[in-house]
Order: sequence, then structure tokens, then C-alpha cells
Amino acid sequence: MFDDDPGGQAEILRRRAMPSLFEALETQSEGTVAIDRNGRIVWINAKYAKMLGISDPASAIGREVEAVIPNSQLRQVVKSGRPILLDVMSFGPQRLVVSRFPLTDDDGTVIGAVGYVFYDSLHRLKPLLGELARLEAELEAAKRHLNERRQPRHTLQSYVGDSPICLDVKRRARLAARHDSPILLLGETGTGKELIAQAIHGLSARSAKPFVGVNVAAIPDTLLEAEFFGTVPGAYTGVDRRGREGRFKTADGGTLFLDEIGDMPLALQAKLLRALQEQEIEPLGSDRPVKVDVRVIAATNVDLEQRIRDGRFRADLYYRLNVLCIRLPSLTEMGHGLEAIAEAILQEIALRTGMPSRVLTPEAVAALGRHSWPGNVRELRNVLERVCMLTDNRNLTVADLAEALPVDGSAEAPVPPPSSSAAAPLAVPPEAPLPSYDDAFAAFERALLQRALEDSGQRAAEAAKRLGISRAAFYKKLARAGLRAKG
Ligand SMILES: Nc1ncnc2c1ncn2[C@@H]1O[C@H](COP(=O)(O)OP(=O)(O)OP(=O)(O)O)[C@@H](O)[C@H]1O
Repeated sequence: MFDDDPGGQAEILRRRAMPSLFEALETQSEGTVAIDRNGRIVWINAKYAKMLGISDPASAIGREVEAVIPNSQLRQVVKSGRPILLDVMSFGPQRLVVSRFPLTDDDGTVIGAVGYVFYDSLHRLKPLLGELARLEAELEAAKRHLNERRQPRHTLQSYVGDSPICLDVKRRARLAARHDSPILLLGETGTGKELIAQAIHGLSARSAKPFVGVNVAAIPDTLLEAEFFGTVPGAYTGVDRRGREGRFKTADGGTLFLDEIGDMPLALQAKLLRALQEQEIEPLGSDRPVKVDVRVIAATNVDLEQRIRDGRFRADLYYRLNVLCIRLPSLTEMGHGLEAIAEAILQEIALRTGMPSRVLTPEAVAALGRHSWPGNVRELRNVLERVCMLTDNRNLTVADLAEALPVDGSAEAPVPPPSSSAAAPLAVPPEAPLPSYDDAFAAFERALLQRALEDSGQRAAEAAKRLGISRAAFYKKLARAGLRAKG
């Protein structure tokens, strides 16, 4: 050992270390078990046997270790010859901290393994175990939440409106649910395209499988391919290095809803067409196609045929998607549908908030009918929610609406300009020089977007909802104004 260690103290210490360590661990631990090279228990102390509910430790001798300790990893230690210094093992509702060591003979051959269980005595590990339990609970909750979100919220009954044009939408949706070909939903923002997509999925043979929605316009072009088709492990560095499941794979067996399909970059359109034709995808970084079974429902509020003429949308993809097309009417096209939708929304607000239910006076219905509703049903819902917050009146009058209804020039109703302070900071102060129209408009839009984000806790989806525009439109306006949502 050492040159100045004539008595061989170091060697004596080393020899003593093993048995002392064994004894110390045995006394400190809550249980000790040893197995032979075949995974059979050769020794178990009384404390461990008691914890396992075995009254006589001798009865465990000779049994397969997993038959006595279901999650034991001792056999792996024998196989690998390597210790597991610290691990957490579940035993019923309990979590045990365990250490496992291989046992070797004089030649270094592994002849068995010994395991120690610690729990109460390791106070220092308690916060760690607590943290682990918390993270596991969070993961479970997140998984549950994700699964719930993948189940559609809307059925065909959620689509309100009994005018002929609305009934035709429902008829076509029922028809679409019976087939498995792609569907194209056309309509302005807020006309219920996603609602109908969910309803079709719910009525189809795929209803027990996931409904996965992707807003093409909300994802930067550079990330779209990975988002759609996934990546294989190692294809990327950073967070994606382990590989990622794309939305196609997530929707396997179910329905993939592609919102704002008109905004898809041309290169990706080619890959989407291939995925639709072959029912297989190629994750990024892989050269092996993966089979998927997905029904695609695409939606857009842009004129796709015009985009084809402009060279921005592939004609072949358009024809592939346009097997069955459903056009969703705007709120103004719905005719009497507007009144029915407003009533249904008011009922739903009352149910959700516990507030008393409200009724619109005939004059208020007429005033709603005169508004142009660029945000369609989404905008109508926002207006009605605002009215319900601003007044306690059971009968909603034109005056009640006036506070919540945006002025859009088309409304002839006696709607006074908003008196709330919301508009004031956005106006040009009289002492300031007159800006150009474009500058003033850009400043107004920027302030409006910022305000919407602030009011919505920086959540872009909520901000878009409050403004009565689609998320995609909101993101585009944000980008144009050089702003970003933090949430
Ligand atoms: N006919 C309808 N009956 C009841 N609710 C409706 C109807 N149409 C739309 N809505 C409601 O309006 C809101 C917007 O609908 P949805 O998101 O389906 O519209 P969209 O056409 O997909 O909009 P975007 O193009 O902006 O994504 C949702 O709250 C939806 O439930």
C-alpha cells in the first residue's frame, strides 16, 4: 500500500470497511435482502419481512425475489454486475428509497446481490420524494387534461340555427360523418368551422379516437413540418433531440383538423398531399415512411381558387381536400338564425356563470340584425358576454347593447359611441400634430392589440376571442405591429 505503512494499516482498514459498511447499512436501513446468482432470496432480515407482511422471514428463503418484492431490480444488478446506488421503488402506496450492490467472490465473479431499503430514516430525501410525487401527480393531471382536450367539445346540437341554410349545413355534416374522405369547410372567421369539424368527428366511426386541431397560420413556417410530421430522435439538438411525435401521429385513428389551410406554405402542401394519398408520413430526419390512419378536415376563410390562380395554393391538393365541401354561412346570411343563436348564447352564459337568464327585447334583436358582424358568431358571443357583465337587467334593451356593441358604420341602431375610458387613450390628443392616416391607424391597432393582450393575461387565443377575430388573424396583426404574445 503506502511506503510508510509498515504495519499494513491501510489494508486492515480496507478489510474492515466492507463488514462495517454492511453492518451500518443493515442497522440503518429499514430492510435488507440478498439473492443468489439465480435471483432467489438467500437472506432477508426480519424488518424487511415484516414490512412485506411476511411473519416468518425463513419462509421467503429460496423464492424468486420478484415473487416476494414485485418491483425488485436485484436480478438486473446480478446480470449487469453494476450497483444501483440510489433508486426509488414503489411498494403499494409507499415509495421506498433503495440501494443495490452486486456481491462477488474472490475472483470478482458476481454471485448475487444485496439490497437495502431506506425510507423514514432518510429525512434529507423526503423533499426529493415529495417533489417526485408532486411532479408525477402533475404529469397525470396534464395527461388527463390533454385527453379531455382531444375529445371534441361540440356536437351537432351545438350548431344553433334553424333557417334553411343552417339546416343544410347540418345535413351535409351528417353526410360527411358517414364517409371517410377529406372535407373542406369554407366560411368567414367565427362561423363555426371548428365546431362543425368537431361535430363531424363526434358522429363518425372515429369518435373514440383523438380529434387534433392545428391552426396552420399560428405556427411559424419553419416549424410547421416538424409540427405536422414529427422528428426522429437525434434529428435536432436542444429540446427536440429526443424526437417529437407530429400531429398526424397524435391524430392516428382519429381526425386532424387543419384550420387556415390557405396559409400553408407550398412546400408543405406537397407533403400534405402525399400524406393524404399514401396515408403515410415521413418524420423529419428519417427516410422510413410511417403508416398513419387519419381523416383530414381542412378549413379556410380565404378564397382558395383565387390562391390557386395566384400560384399560392396547389390545385391538386385543393381537389384532394374538396371531396366534400361545406360552406358555413356568415351571421348575416343566417337570417332568423341570428335571434336563435343569440338566445342560445344567452342561455349558455346563464348556465355557465350562474347569472339569471336574459331575454332580448324585439328592438334589441333588430339592432343586432343591423350590425355587420365581421367576427360572426364569435363576435356576437363576445358582445353578449360583455352586455351580461355590464348590466343586471333581465330584459336586454337597445340601450344595454349600445355599451357593448362596436360601432361599425353599418349599424343604424341608435348606438352611441362607447363612453368607456377604453377608447380615450387611443384618440389623438388635440394639442398633438395631426398624424397621417396610416400612422394613426397603425398606432391605434398596436395599442388595441396590446390592450387586448393585457386584458387577457397575455393569452393570445383569449385576446383574439375578445376582439372577435380569429387567432390566426390576431397573430398576423401582432407580427405586423412588431408585437409578441408572452403567454
Ligand atoms: N351556428 C353556431 N351556433 C352556435 N355557436 C356557434 C355557431 N357558429 C359559431 N359558433 C361559436 O362561435 C365561436 C367560433 O366558432 P369556431 O371557432 O368554430 O369558428 P371558426 O369558423 O372555426 O373560426 P376561425 O376561422 O376564426 O377559426 C365558438 O364559440 C362557436 O361555438
